[in-house]
Amino acid sequence: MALSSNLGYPRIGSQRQWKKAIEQYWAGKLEEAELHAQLKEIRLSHLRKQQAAGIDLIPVNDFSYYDQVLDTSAMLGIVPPRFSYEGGKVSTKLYYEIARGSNDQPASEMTKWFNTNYHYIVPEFNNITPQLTHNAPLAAYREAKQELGIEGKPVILGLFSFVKLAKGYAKHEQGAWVEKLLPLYYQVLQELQAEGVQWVQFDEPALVTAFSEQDMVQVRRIYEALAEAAPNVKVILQTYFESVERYSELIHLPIAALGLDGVHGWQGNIEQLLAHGVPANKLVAIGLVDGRNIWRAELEESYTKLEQLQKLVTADRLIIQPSCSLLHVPVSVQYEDKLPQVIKDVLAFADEKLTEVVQLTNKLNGQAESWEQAVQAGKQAYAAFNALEQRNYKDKLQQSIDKLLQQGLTRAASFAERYPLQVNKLQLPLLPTTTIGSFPQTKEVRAARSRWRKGEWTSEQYDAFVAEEIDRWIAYQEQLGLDVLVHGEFERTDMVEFFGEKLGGFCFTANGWVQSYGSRCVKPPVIYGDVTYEAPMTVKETVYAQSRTKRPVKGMLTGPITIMNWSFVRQDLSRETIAYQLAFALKQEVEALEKSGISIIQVDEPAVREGLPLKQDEQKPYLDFSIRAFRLTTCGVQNETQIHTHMCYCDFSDMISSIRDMDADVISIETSRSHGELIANFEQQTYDLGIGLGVYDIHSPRVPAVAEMESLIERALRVLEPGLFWINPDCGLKTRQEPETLAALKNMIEATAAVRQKLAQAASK
Ligand SMILES: CN1c2c(nc(N)[nH]c2=O)NC[C@@H]1CNc1ccc(C(=O)N[C@@H](CCC(=O)N[C@@H](CCC(=O)N[C@@H](CCC(=O)O)C(=O)O)C(=O)O)C(=O)O)cc1
Ligand SMILES: N[C@@H](CCS)C(=O)O
Ligand SMILES: [Zn+2]
Repeated sequence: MALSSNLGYPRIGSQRQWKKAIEQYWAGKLEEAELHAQLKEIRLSHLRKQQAAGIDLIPVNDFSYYDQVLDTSAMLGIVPPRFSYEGGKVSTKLYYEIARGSNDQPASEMTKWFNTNYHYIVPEFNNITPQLTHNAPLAAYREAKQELGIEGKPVILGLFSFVKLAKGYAKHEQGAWVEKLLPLYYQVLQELQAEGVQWVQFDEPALVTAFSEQDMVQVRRIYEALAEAAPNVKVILQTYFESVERYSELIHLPIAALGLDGVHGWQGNIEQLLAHGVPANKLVAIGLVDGRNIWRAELEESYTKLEQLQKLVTADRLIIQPSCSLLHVPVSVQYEDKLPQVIKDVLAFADEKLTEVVQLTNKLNGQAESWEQAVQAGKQAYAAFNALEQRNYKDKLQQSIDKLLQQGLTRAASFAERYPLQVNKLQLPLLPTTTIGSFPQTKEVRAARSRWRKGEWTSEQYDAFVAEEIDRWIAYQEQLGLDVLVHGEFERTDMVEFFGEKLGGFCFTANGWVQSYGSRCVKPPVIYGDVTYEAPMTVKETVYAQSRTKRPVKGMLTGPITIMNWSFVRQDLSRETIAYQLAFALKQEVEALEKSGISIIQVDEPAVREGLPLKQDEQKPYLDFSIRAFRLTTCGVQNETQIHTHMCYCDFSDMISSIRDMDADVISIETSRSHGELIANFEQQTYDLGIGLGVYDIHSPRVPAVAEMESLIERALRVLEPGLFWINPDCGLKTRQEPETLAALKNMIEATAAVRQKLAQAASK
């Protein structure tokens, strides 16, 4: 019999109970014991749901208090030495300090989990002697068994991927780190075997990215040692997000099953399976239900894949599962009561995806009673959905887009010619100071929006509230002495959701939350149809803010690639086509802002790097169309209009030249959480456009000292041209509280003044 399995369940809870409990604990409103009790209840309810859905292999240890990579570091005693820690189990307080910073110590770096909008906490290996602090998978297994009688499948971040994701060691030390940590993994697995655990899932997503012969030696070493540690445990070596590299070698490791993504990378995986076969003693765990998108599975299509696989592996050697952890999709469609039925009928979130996994498994096992009905229902749903008018504007839109693409997408003048014109028009000083766009989305701001949405406030009341917030923050910015101001984004729920709500072709879930980092969640909009520009989206608030000050106010838009990458997108058009549709709509907004007298327009593209395909041969085409989409959005403005962009929380070192090709007059990039590592890249490659490297981490409540920022600025000015350098925080300030925001900005301005003075002194010598 084939088995059904799940790789991980969303931890946030159907009503974001998880987020709320954790944030209450942080705010000192929930005792630690109560936090543990509430999170345990959430965890158990998720196990019950998966049991009720009929999943055979239910994951345990996929739950987390913040992030699964941080959990692994905590289990292995990898605590940065700047925090006080004397060994043993990492306390809840310390765990959160590593993630969020303490009063006097910066947090660990946070970066994107492969090509997703989920952020993990980067393990820091410098000066660490690892130790097994507790066996977390064992505790999770025991809990599921004792409380619910569930024979869970512990999920463990594989040692190879864990080391690859960490920092604080030289490349040649990678093998030594594998050796240092292997005994701890060995012990974890031995203890699981002693407990009678049958299946263990080792997540090794790094195996879908290119890895060397030397890496393969380490992978072999790890899985041979683990097989020796626990010969009775059936190890699933799990990959996802793309087709696996070196299938022919991995399949011969001493593992029970190889887990492959059967959606993203199906082609690459099936080609390797066909070319190399599957040894008779191995199982294939195949991810046929898309864990990265929210569309209902087309069951017959997925089943065709199973038929192909059955030519290589008998059904009893197949495990059917989602393509990756369901962490990346919302919990359940059942809470969506506002969506048009025709759209709701083609959606599947985590719970519905589990049903699809079970339907496919049952069909394979010859238990097909409800199969035909499910297939027919799906076909009818898609037929109605495809007939929607908004899904059928694409040809007309493409004609307009093609015309623009053929025009070449270049600004009227080169950067060297237009930048002095802009500086002159805007009267900018040396090292202009600015922020990234958002100011604190306080409880009051959220509550105001909630009242308006519920109809308790009229639109006039809500608009007046937003205007007051803009007034207050324009005044603060003037008092602080910032050079380029922003309106603060108070009217926006989220930088992507807000635009989606105003463009045609999008629809919105009421409760489709997905974890982005820590307790922060996003509600990705759904691009279900062709994207159309309906009316100005940001002009009212931007023009209002500009009317309150003589200093320039930057217009603030989210770029086409970021809107696309942070939305759930339709599957019948290429991402390139969707990106151009978005760019074409945003171009109209850029022009509306410019016509209204706004002289600086920022088009944020923080998600460009995150969306970079994991396979090298797909990267250039992606970057090419991303650059074209950005230029399509921005290239039509006057020479005097300054275009900014912003990027954050990714490693941009490998795409500096693509960033250059976007031809934005100024880019602000997050740098400080990685302690200035990006700066070093500019020693190797020049950047000759305007640039601001973030001078302080905005994800921590900690207020950085003037001297700290001064030294970051000076470090940057050793490699970047002062005449092109801007001063700004790492990212938007929406997640911060007001007092710390004002205090940090005050210090940033003081640091800038000090550096300006030193530059002036140096120039006068
Ligand atoms: C900049 N980043 C972003 C990413 N992705 C995005 N889609 N958006 C981003 O800004 N990725 C990379 C980075 C870092 N990631 C994030 C992700 C999420 C947040 C964040 O602050 N999230 C908020 C939720 C934001 C939101 O939509 N808020 C709604 C209110 C929703 C709500 O909770 N309502 C309450 C009622 C309100 C009340 O009465 O008080 C409820 O329903 O119970 C809004 O503003 O209207 C979060 O809190 O998780 C930041 C960076
Ligand atoms: N303008 C946005 C960018 C975040 S990446 C903000 O300031 O929040
Ligand atoms: Zn940002």
